Amino acid sequence: MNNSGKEKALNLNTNDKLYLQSNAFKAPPSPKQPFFIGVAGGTASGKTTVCNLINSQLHDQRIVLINQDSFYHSLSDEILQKVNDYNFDHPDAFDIELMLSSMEKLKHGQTASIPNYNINTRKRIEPPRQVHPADIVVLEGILVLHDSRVRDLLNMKIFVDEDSDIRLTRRIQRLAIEHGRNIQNVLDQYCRFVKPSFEDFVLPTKKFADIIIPGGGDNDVAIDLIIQNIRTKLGQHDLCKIYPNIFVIFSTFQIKGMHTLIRDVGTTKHDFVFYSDRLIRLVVEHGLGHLPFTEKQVTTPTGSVYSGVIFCSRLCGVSVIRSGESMENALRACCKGIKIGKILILGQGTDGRQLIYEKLPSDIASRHVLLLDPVLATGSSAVKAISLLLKKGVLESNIIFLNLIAAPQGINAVCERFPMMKLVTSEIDATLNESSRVIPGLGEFGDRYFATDD
Ligand SMILES: O=P(O)(O)OC[C@H]1O[C@H](OP(=O)(O)OP(=O)(O)O)[C@H](O)[C@@H]1O
Ligand SMILES: O=c1cc[nH]c(=O)[nH]1
Repeated sequence: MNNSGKEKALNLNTNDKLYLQSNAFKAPPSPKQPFFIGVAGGTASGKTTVCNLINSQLHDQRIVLINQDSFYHSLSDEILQKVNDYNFDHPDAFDIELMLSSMEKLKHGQTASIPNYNINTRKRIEPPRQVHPADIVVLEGILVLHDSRVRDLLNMKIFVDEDSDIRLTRRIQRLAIEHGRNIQNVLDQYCRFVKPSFEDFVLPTKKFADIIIPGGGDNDVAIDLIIQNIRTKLGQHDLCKIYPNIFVIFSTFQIKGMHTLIRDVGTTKHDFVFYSDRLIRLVVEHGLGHLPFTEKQVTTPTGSVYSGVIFCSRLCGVSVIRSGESMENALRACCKGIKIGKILILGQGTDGRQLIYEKLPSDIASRHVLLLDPVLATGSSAVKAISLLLKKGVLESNIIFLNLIAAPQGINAVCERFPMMKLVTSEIDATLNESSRVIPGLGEFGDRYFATDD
């Protein structure tokens, strides 16, 4: 889409309906903390549709949706007797302290107990919902932008704006027609509480929003732009912004779970191998996605034409002995009959690594090379291995380095020196310790994989 199209969708003009306000999105404070999105707006404005679209379009991310309704106070039997006089649209109807503490827990990577509120009995029911930390937390509700402490925790604040007649019509449809509530009650409640509270408490929060979406969930273009923005904010480790040649595979709960297992010192050898193999397979598949392809049409058994692609065939693998050899099976499983060369580099640290042995396909210069090594620490071995490939005539842009965990120091060493090479990894770790071990890391990969540790 060109810029004028984007401007039309976002109406980047402050006089128009949907615009980016000056309080532009806050970047997540650290890659480990979830990205919090608050979606506010009047009753029946389309908030849930917006949240569901964000959820479905970011299905490859670990995402949780939390509704502000969960934090409604349980009503006592006394109040329930006069429930028609109760204002469910007033900020005091919500347990904001509990909402805030739950968000803080999630922000700090802890599990939060979110109340299960029953909208019919107007009481909380046990047990609460256990919400685990995720990459993205979407908090939806009429007043999620009302409390400044909650606003401060949000990385992106969205206000869904819809015409009040449309909102009223939807509310009648929802409560009176779908839920069988008395239409007069619905209208009375709207006039006594919903409309005045919208004007007094909900509408004034629009000014805090980074994005205002007119037409709610029907505004496909605005949703697409929001998704693109979230992906940019989320997916990128700071190093990915510096080096465009790093590709970190998208994390999911499955991937995080496998990392949790292989990093755990108590994991058995059998499980370490099993889960490393699963992760390696994902990295290999992702890496193959960076190879060139040519378009091809085939005829399917239904006689129809399918427009597809064929993979590049001039490939080879090169494993860095010995940990890199753990990645050979996955490569063979994906690329039938692939040639795999070997490089042995020995020694420790940034200066001490020496090339000891190499055996590479004689025509390697004309191939794309998938370099295999699960751990990138100081980068010393990788620099030696890549330098050898270049000496053999391999084009730097034809090298894809496949890796499980990478330390920032190794990334700097490799990506700065070889900007045309691609590095595909599954996680970027925090740092190295004084012995050049990756932190938090997973210990000695080779020893754990090949069971040579004590
Ligand atoms: O980035 P660097 O500081 O060079 O460290 C990374 C190297 O360390 C590991 O091998 P290791 O020396 O542990 O040998 P192994 O594979 O035989 O266990 C890993 O497989 C890399 O080859
Ligand atoms: O932490 C580290 C560093 C190098 N090699 C490993 O296997 N682990």
